[in-house]
Amino acid sequence: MAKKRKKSKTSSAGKKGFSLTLSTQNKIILGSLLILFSIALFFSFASFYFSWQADQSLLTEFSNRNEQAENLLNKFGASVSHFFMYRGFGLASFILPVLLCITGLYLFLGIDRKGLLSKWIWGLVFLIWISIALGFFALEKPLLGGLIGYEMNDFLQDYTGKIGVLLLLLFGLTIILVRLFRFSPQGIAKYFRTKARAVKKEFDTPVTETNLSLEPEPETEQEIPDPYTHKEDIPVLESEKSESSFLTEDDAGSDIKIEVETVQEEKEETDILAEKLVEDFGEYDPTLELGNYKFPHLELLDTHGAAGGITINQEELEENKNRIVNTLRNYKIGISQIKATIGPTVTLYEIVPEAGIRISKIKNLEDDIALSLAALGIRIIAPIPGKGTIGIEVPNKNATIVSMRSVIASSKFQNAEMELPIAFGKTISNETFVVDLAKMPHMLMAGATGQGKSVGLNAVLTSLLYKKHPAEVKFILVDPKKVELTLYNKIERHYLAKLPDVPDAIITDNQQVINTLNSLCIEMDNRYELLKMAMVRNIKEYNTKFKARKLNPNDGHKFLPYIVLVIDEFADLIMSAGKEIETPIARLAQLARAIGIHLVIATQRPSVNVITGLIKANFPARLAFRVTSKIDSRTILDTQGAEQLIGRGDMLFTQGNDITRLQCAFVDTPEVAKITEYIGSQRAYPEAHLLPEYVGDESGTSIDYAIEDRDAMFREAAEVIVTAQQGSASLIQRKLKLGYNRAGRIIDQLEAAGIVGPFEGSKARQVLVPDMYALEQLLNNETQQT
Ligand SMILES: Nc1ncnc2c1ncn2[C@@H]1O[C@H](COP(=O)(O)OP(=O)(O)OP(=O)(O)O)[C@@H](O)[C@H]1O
Repeated sequence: MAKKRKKSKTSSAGKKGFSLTLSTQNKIILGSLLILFSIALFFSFASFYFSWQADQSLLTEFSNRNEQAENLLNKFGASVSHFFMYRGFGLASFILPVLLCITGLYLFLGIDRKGLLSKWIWGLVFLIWISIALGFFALEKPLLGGLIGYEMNDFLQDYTGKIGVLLLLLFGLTIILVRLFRFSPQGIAKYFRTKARAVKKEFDTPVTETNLSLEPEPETEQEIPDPYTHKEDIPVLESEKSESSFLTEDDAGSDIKIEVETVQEEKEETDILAEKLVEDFGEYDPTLELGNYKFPHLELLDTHGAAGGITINQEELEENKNRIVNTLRNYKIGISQIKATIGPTVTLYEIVPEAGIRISKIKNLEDDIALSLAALGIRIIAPIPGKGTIGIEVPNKNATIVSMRSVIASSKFQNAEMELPIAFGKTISNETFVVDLAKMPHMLMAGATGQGKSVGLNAVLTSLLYKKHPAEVKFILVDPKKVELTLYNKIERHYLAKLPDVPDAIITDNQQVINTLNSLCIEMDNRYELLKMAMVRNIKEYNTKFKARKLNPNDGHKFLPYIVLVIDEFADLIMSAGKEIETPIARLAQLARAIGIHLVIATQRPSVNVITGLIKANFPARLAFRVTSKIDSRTILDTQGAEQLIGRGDMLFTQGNDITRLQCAFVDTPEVAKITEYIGSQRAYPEAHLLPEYVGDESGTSIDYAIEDRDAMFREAAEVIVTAQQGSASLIQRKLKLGYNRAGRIIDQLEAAGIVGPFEGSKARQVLVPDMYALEQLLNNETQQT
């Protein structure tokens, strides 16, 4: 608690320094500075009128302390006034101290700054108008219009002559009168009419005795109050009064301006408090604890020899075009048009077939075209959605590597206003492809071995490292191969999340994965609870509200970072732990989108028993590198095509409908090492982000089954197991005719007693007691000890 308090203190203190919204004290200080400065300017300008000729020679002697100017503010006044009045706008410069003074008053008195901008705009318009107008007299009196006024006037005169300038000024004046003072001919006419009527009325009113008489009015004229209603006592409401007079003035209605007062919504107590807190301390900044954190720079990434971009090989283009045209002609398919778009690894030839050609005919020729072009990885898209052409993708002879550096440096990524932007690589038309992981919201990645999955995962992680502060995103990395993601160990205390009391943040063990997934489910439930309390629908709204200090940390509210769970070799996990992994993953995938937990899962084997229907349904974003069969392609993308890719980062991405072919950005292990090194060497949080504790069924329970809590059939079951030397619950079920649950409980108790070993997935447990004699001894020892 003490720690927490300290933390919030430091954060608020630091916040003051960085905040763009001024605190009340700062407003008062700045306001008074502006007011005093405007007064100084005013006096300088005013005295400049009388002393400018005398002070002219001093302008170059500013640093000379012996020289004194006649200006009321001495050399400072003389210089500033010379700048604004002589070289600037002349007499109109007086508008500047007025504007500064108004701004100062706004700040000093804490007035809402809404109307200030328009005051400045109109002030500057006046300034220019007046200085141009006075520019006419600049030759005789240079101080009237100033140099700028004279120059502007002169410039306009060169093109329009004196009369033209006068007309332009008149036009400017009209704009000012109409826009600022809302002048209209009807308004002026009406003004004079009402004035005339008022004067006439004055003359027409007969002079009555009462309004001339000096005597007090007779009492009888007073209305006697109604003894029951006390009507006379009830004062007429101000608004009622004015309303009645408003209504009786029949024809003056249109020129009376109606002032609409917008009703401010009543603020809740918490809002007022939050506003006060924001005013005093500024918005909550989650990045403040690592305020000096520096994002990795581009130099850490390699260009991979692709700095020059794609080189077009004209010969290859021509050759491929001729082959496509000839092959199609052999099958009596005429082409009316052909166009090529060159990408980093493939070139797309878009063809428009002659009228009457069936599309399916071209699609069936995929293999023949591949044969004639002597190239692998030809993909035919017939037709290209939304274009009305047929696409033939042909791999380039010399593929260009798309470096991670080029996509990170692209303005598309740098300017991406996304929650979790990921720069995957480049499209076939060489455009950088950036997507938001938060919108996906989960992604499934598949590809045969060596086709670029690990590079793809690194691209995802690198993109986020280049864009997100450690306070904003946390990764949970699952790496059963134990080698792919080890490098990220260095950023454990910056970016990783883990279970408490677990030594390694990068998870390599199955049981650990199960525990982490279940812990994430608890985190998800906790976050939903927080969202419910804050009455918001998603993490973005929650964090915005938290930053605006509308959620009290004492109620358990905290800034919620995004959590990205990355699993490499998912098939391996599913094979060994099955439902135990599938169930929490499906639960997370179904529910976690709103609370900022996103899953990125990669697998080598996209078979249906790995990517089950339940998982697939919840992963709308799919990414396929080259796979070995059409069936695998269908499992991952719901369509074929991924088996035709050329490997080395060539991939297909879909987020529902369209499939996009991309070249994955390449980031090599040394680059990742450099980035993690760079981040890891900076000041970090005291420990990795901790997930809620989860006590697994298997790990916790096995130990403490008290002897008296044991099942009545415990001894018989132990004998069955030891005799058969097979530790399975189904054996106990069969032999002792027990239900599944009871048999399962007995097995747990046998494990606690040290008779069988721990759970080993689908295999039977190991029996730790060799024979009946040893069992007898073990059980006797137990009873003696108690
Ligand atoms: N985007 C890419 N651009 C260029 N080359 C790439 C790209 N992606 C991968 N490669 C090449 O392919 C090799 C294998 O890539 P990677 O290690 O990512 O494959 P993988 O699918 O993870 O394999 P495995 O499943 O065996 O781990 C890399 O070492 C690299 O040479």
